[in-house]
Amino acid sequence: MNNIIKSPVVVALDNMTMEASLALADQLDPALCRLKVGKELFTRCGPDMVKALHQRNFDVFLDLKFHDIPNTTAQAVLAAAELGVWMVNVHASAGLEAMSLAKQRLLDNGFDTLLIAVTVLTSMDNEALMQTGITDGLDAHVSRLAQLTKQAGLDGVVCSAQEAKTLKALCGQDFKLITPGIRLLEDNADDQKRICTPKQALSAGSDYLVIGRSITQAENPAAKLQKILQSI
Ligand SMILES: O=c1ccn([C@@H]2O[C@H](COP(=O)(O)O)[C@@H](O)[C@H]2O)c(=O)[nH]1
Repeated sequence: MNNIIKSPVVVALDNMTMEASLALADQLDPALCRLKVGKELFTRCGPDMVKALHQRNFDVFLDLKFHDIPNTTAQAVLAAAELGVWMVNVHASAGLEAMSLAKQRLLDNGFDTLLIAVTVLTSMDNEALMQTGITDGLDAHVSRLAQLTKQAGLDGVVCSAQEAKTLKALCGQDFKLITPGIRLLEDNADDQKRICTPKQALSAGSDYLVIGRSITQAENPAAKLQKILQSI
């Protein structure tokens, strides 16, 4: 892991080939951001992508959102840790047993890789959640899944910054909140429903801001990152 003091920004490398992702990484400074490899890039390029980013001294969040039976979830998390990633995640809705076993599997094998769980995707609003059969409200469901994640011994959750204040009060200051759905006022929301600006997110208690298209699709991604850092 890169130990330089750095910003809370994690840049999501989506909608790009390996070559384009590495060209973008080469424009960014590992002291100013971490990088996120998600399902698209990992499915295209595999562990070589993670290795290439590590060679460039970036911390990598492997955002594969594992959601499976306990043994499969735990083994997948272990495989991610073996790649040397900084952080990896599962879906909290995989349940207490899957999350607890995954954390235990990391500890049993000597890994201090951060393990976090997705609560409710930031692309969902209350109506979308209700369509899945969860009818007692989005905020209640996010809080319930965050508490389950804490009970399982994980390091934190992925949530919207709109829920950050409540979750810090509920789960404690040390419980990490990783928040996608971050946009400057000038940016398009795209498919994100629960959004905040970087400044609002940090004020509410977010620990890490996951930012993709706002940076990666900017004419000058490094300048856009600087603008975001200046805004906070
Ligand atoms: O609830 C979630 C969980 C993960 N994501 C991921 O974050 C980035 C956001 O990208 P933007 O381009 O800034 O919208 C993306 O990789 C998602 O897979 C999320 O958005 N919400």
